[in-house]
Amino acid sequence: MRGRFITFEGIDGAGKSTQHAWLAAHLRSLGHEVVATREPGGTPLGEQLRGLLLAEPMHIETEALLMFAARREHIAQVIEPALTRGAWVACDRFADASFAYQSGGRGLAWEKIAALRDWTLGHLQPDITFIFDIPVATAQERLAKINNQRDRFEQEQTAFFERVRAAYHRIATENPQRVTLIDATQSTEEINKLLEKSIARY
Ligand SMILES: Nc1ncnc2c1ncn2[C@@H]1O[C@H](COP(=O)(O)OP(=O)(O)OP(=O)(O)O)[C@@H](O)[C@H]1O
Ligand SMILES: Cc1cn([C@H]2C[C@H](O)[C@@H](COP(=O)(O)O)O2)c(=O)[nH]c1=O
Repeated sequence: MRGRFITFEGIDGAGKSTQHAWLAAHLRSLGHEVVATREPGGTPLGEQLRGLLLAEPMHIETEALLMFAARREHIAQVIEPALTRGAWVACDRFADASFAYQSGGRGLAWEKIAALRDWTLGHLQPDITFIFDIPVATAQERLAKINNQRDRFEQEQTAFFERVRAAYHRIATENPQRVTLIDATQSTEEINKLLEKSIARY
């Protein structure tokens, strides 16, 4: 049986990586093979592209194309083989992030991202997408408590993240069959329970 493809989305600092790690461990405890991966990244080439994308200033179309180049490699080397052998793939960000950040945040036409998605993904679609929704100020407060140096995206202004958040709302509205919008201001334990319930039907 083909595996299941779960993606985690939201603005920076929403708490999706925390839940991604928790759900991967939870699924393993149920006996599933789980491939926990991330974008941009997930392959040696993808991780190199991630280093560039998070640090180097570039034209917005270059940024979009590199996101999809990393994604194409990720699908070919990791995601498709895992799903074919029956593993669950838990991916910290996927194509929705390109709509939210490169279109919503940066202002690239939605249709251009849709064309890249159609070319790169073919029929591949996540089975379940969790969008972690949170006010920008709350996410910023969470990030401020972490001492890490901020990357090129995390350094963006509030208005950028408001546009990214609005784009995620659009994605949730347009894809009700696969997207669950989660109130990410809840405690980690409350969100754990929501995820557990959501994946039970799979
Ligand atoms: N539900 C929660 N309540 C309070 N704090 C949380 C919650 N979930 C995560 N955090 C904390 O918020 C910070 C950001 O969490 P996390 O790294 O999971 O976010 P993220 O959405 O993956 O961010 P990024 O996209 O920047 O990697 C961490 O310090 C984490 O411990
Ligand atoms: C996949 C993808 C990611 N981004 C941005 C969003 C984040 O700020 C960074 C790195 O992700 P992380 O969750 O902080 O590890 O990359 C993007 O702009 N477009 C994309 O398609």
